[in-house]
Amino acid sequence: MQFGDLAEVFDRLEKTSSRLEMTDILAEFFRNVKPEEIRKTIYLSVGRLHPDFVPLELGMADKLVLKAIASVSGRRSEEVEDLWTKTGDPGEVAEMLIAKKKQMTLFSEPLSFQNVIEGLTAIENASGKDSQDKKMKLLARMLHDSSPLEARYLCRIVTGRMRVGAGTMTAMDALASAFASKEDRPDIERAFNITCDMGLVAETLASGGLDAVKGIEVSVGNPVKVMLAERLRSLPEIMERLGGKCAFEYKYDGIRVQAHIKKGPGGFVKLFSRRLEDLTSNFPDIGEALLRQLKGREAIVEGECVAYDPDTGTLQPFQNVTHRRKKHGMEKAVEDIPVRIFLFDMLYCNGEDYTLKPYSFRRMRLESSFKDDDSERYDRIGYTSRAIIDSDEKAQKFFDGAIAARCEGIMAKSLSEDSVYRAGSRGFLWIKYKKDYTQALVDSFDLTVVGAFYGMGKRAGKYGALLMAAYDPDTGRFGTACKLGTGFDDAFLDAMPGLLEKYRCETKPASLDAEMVPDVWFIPGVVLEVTAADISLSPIHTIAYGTVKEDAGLGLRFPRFTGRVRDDKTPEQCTTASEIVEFYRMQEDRDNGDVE
Ligand SMILES: Nc1ncnc2c1ncn2[C@@H]1O[C@H](COP(=O)(O)OP(=O)(O)OP(=O)(O)O)[C@@H](O)[C@H]1O
Repeated sequence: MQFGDLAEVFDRLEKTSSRLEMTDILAEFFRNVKPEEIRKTIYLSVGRLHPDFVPLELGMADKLVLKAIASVSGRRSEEVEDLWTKTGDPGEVAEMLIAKKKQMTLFSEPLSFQNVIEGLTAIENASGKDSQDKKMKLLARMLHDSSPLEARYLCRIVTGRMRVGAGTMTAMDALASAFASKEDRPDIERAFNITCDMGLVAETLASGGLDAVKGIEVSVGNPVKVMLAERLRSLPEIMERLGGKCAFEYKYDGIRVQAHIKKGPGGFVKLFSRRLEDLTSNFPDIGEALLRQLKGREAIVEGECVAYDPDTGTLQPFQNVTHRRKKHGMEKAVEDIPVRIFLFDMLYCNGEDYTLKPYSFRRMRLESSFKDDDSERYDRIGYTSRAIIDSDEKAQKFFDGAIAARCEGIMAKSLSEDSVYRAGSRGFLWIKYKKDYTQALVDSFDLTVVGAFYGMGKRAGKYGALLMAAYDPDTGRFGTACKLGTGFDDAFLDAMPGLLEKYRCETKPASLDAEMVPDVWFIPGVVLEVTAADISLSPIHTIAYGTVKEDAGLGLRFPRFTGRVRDDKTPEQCTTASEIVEFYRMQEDRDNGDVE
C-alpha cells in the first residue's frame, strides 16, 4: 500500500460528519489492505504506532517539525512559524508549502506505507544527545518524498494533532461490515473492551475471522476497559432496583488503579489509570506491595489508591493523593504522602478470566489472594469496607458510616448470578450514591473544553470563559452543554492557554455539534469537573438535542468549575448525553415531589 492511499482515506473521513459514511469509507479500505496494515492504520489514525496503553509516544516538539518543514520547503523558519500561528495547524502549513514547492521540483520517490511506519518508528526510537537532530532529519526525509496531502498527515501525526473524526465505535462498525456481520458486533466489542487494543482486534478479525476474535482473552499486561456505575437519587430506589438485597461498599475518593501483576522470571507489575495511562511510577510502593503480597502467580485486580494516615488509620482528602501524580520528586512524595490501595475487584487470576464470573465469586477470590504485611510501617493493601444490605435502614446506616469514614458515599453492587464485570460499560450492576446527591443538584459533570472566549476587564488577554461539551456514545458526537466562566482562580486562568494550546484548531471540530461560536475552537481533549444549579431546556446548547423536546437541547444553569481537571478521563469518558437527560428527569421528579 502507498501512504498516499491512506492519506486519501483520512482526508475523506475528515470531510464528512456522517458516521454511516465514515463506516463505509473505512470498511471499503479495510477490505483492500493487509491485516497488519489495518492494525497500524488504526494506531496511526490517532497519531500512534501502538495501542493507547503503551507509553511510547511519537510526539516531536513543534519547533523541530517547524524546522523540518522549513528545510524541505526552502522557506525561512520565521515564515513557517508565522503561518503556523495563523492556522494553528502544522499539517495545513506543511501541505500548503509543499504544494508550492512541488510545482517547482520535478520528482521524488513515492512514499510507501511501510516507509512511513519505518520512518516513524525510527523517530520514536531516536535517542542520545543528537536525537532531536536525527528526528528532524528523519521527518524531513519523509516530507521530501511526500505529496502535499501526505505531508499534512505526517505533520499532524508527529505533533500529536491527529484526529480524523472516526472513533472506535465507527471502526468497530466498519470491521463488522468488512469481515463479519452486524450481529457479530458484540463479540468484536467485547474483544476490544478486554484488550483495549483495537489494532489487535482488527488484525485478528481480518486474518482469522470471528472465531479468532472470540478466542481473544484477558491477558496480564493488557489493560481491561473499566466497568462503571450508574447513579440513582435515593437509597430506597437503589435497594428496589437491586431486588431488596445487594452488597454495599464504601466509595473511596482517590485514584482508580487497575493492577496487572506477574511474578517469577519476566515478571512485572503495571498500574493503569482508568484512561490507560501507566501510573506505576506514581505508586511504586503500591506496585511493590502488590507484587510481594500476591499469593498466586499472576492477577489483574482493581482498587482505589487513597491518601492515608498510617498513624491514625484515617483516609485523607483527594487532593493529597494527586501530588503522587507529579512527574518529579517521587521518592520524597512516597515518603510524604502515604497511600493505601483499597481493592474492590479481581478480573483475572492464574490463567483464569474472572470477568464473566459473578461479583460474589470475584470478591471472595480477591480477599483470599493477598498476604497481610506487618513488616512495613503499614500494610499498603486493604479491601473496600463492605456489607450485605437487605433493608433501607441498614442502607442508611452503612451510608452514614461511609461518610463518617471520610468516603464520598457508597457503591451498591448487584449480587445476582449475572453480576459479571462488564468491561467498558456503565450499568445498573453497580450503582453509586454520594453525599452531594442529598444537596441541590445531583453530582458533578465532567465536560470537555471545545471552545474559549477572550476575557474582558480583569481577564483581558486571557481566556475569560470556556465552551463545554458532553459526549453522546450512541452517535459518537459531542454536543455543547454550557458556557463556563465561574470557579477559575488566577492560577488556573494563567495556566489555561498552555493547557489547551495543543488542542487548538481553526474551525469547529468535525465531531462537535454547536450553535454557539467561541473565539477559539478546541478539539475535545481537556476534561473539567463542573457543578451546576440545575439543567434546563436550551435553544442554544446541542447536547441531547431533540431528546426531551423537539428543537431544544439541554444546558447547565450557573455552571461552576470545581477546580478539578479530570486528567484521568478522556473526552469520550465525559458525562454522556443520556446521563444529562437522566439528571434532567430526576430534577423534574424532585420538583414534582416524587423523590424525598
Ligand atoms: N468500592 C468501590 N467500588 C468501585 N469503584 C469505587 C469504589 N470506591 C471508589 N470507587 C471509584 O468510583 C468510581 C465509580 O464511579 P463512576 O463509575 O461513576 O466513575 P466516575 O464517572 O469517575 O464518577 P466519579 O466522578 O463519581 O468518580 C470508580 O471509577 C472508582 O474510581
